[in-house]
Amino acid sequence: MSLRPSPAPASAGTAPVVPSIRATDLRKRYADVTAVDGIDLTVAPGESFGFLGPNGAGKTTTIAMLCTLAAPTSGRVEIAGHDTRTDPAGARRSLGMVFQETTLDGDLTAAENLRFHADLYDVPVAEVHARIDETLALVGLTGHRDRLVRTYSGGMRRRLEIARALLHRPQVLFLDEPTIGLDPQARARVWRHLRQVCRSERVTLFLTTHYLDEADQCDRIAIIDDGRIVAEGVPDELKSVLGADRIDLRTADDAAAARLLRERLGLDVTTGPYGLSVRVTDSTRVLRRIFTELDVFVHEAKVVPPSLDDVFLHHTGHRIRDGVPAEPDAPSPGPEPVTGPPTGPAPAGPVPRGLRAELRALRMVWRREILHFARDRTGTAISLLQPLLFLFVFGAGVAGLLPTAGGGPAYQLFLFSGILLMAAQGPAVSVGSSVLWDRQNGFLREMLVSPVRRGTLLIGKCLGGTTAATCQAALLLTAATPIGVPFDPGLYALLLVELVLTALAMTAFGVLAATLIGRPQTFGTALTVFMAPLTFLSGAMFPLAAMPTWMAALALINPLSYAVDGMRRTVAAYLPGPQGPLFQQLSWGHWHPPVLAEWTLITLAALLGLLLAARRFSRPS
Ligand SMILES: Nc1ncnc2c1ncn2[C@@H]1O[C@H](COP(=O)(O)OP(=O)(O)OP(=O)(O)O)[C@@H](O)[C@H]1O
Repeated sequence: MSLRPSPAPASAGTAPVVPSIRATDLRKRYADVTAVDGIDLTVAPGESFGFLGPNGAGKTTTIAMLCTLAAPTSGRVEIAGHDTRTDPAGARRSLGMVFQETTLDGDLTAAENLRFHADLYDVPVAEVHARIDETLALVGLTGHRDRLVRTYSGGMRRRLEIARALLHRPQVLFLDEPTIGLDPQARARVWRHLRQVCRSERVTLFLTTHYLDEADQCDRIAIIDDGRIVAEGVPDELKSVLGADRIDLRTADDAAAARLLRERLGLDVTTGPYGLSVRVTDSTRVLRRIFTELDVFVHEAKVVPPSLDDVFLHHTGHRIRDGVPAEPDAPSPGPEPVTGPPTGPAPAGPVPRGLRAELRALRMVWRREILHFARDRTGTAISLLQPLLFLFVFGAGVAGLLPTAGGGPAYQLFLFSGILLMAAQGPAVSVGSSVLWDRQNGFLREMLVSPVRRGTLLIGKCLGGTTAATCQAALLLTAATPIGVPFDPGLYALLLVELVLTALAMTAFGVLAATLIGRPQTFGTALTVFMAPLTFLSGAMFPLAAMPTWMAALALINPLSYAVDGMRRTVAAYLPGPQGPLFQQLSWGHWHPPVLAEWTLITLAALLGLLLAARRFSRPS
């Protein structure tokens, strides 16, 4: 029984078949744990290969190395002939991945999740709609295409993830515990769809599982324990090597029955939770003797053919299910044999990506950030409230203390550029937290396992944050006229340029901070603690001239000071008449850097932040 007909071996004279997966002496060591300890395996094109082992055996770590998400400590992996170390993009283009935990974006619809995937993998634009429809139909989700994924059940998410992994027609589909956590009905549905997929798409399947019935249906399996492969082969052959059935008995007196089985039938008896067990090669004959020669009443006798669990026990001395959740005892949802040739076309080999494909992926990552921003209206309203309160409440209050500086209107005009900075700050730095939430929710892995350059992903996210931040600050421009900022398209255009540069610098900083902090729960607090002094030291709320010398010196090395100063000077240039002392320009001694120099400095700060963030982001785990 198998998921599909096994691939025909390469005949003499034909070109050698490139294995879909080849791993050589693969090892992964964490600080004090050897998770994978020298694995060798080869999986042929079109084969279904099960990787069976108990919790903690090293299955997920192996699959993470095979699909390029974790760097091996040593050893080599090739996916469809692409070495994952020297050609990770080639390997990524050839594989589809269904992770153990969900990696969908719950705030996007099913169709949007698939569209995102299509753009990451550069699926031909003309085919995207048809492929989305096809794959949704394949997994029975056509009627749910426009629902937000967070409203899906666990089983529906799994099916959607399988659809998504197949969308770009990979040569190899990796499934890490595809049915874990699902109830028997959902398991059955997932397998039904997986079978259908195998029938219509000619992909190599590599699945990890600790469900024996799932592994049993694969063309070949490897059994892994403690990071090592302890047995490998065709399931039936592995079982037949054991050469014996097990007879489980429940009797009226187990102790007496065990003694008689040993003395009269010469059998080796073990006791287990079920009762007594004996292993025999001729179960029919032995059963007859048990019922005729045993002077103990037998309530129940069960012949159990050797299972993969027995194979596991034989090779490791313990059972696979020791310490793992019980297998659902509903009718086996495992795959049934599929007969007949696959109906779909063979997946095409990967096409090298160019700049256009990277730009397409970048646009999609950018678009996702914008979608999140646009859908979070409450968040936008709340983060706009803070700068408005500063402008109209704090600004009005402090203005009363500064009669000599030109009174309330002058202070509010002074404060305005600082307020624009504050308005842009929220969405800009929150891209950092979005990176961390993507990691926590798993979506980051969907991006990282794709062939898109990591720098492209990061820039897409930063540009998304920059756009959201600029939009939010631009909303505040509408508050400019009542406080006396003249309505002039030239002024607004210049302010928008400055806002874009400032938002880009803050976004890059936010992402860099995220790669350093690592936990979304800590990120918000850490950033508030860091951003508050940077804002105070930027001249956003009081002029640099009013600061003590040490503070003014610090302000001069704060890039935000140049952003605020640039915007303030731009506003001042459009105000009638000379401005009061509040509008004194930032200076190095007697030198006032020109606005263009300030823009350049902010741009350099943004590029430096992006570069550092991209370097950290691209590090393999
Ligand atoms: N990032 C990590 N840091 C340290 N140890 C790790 C890390 N990831 C995995 N391990 C350890 O490596 C071993 C193998 O873990 P792995 O997740 O690969 O097992 P598994 O077979 O997939 O288990 P499960 O069936 O529970 O998913 C375990 O001992 C685990 O604790």
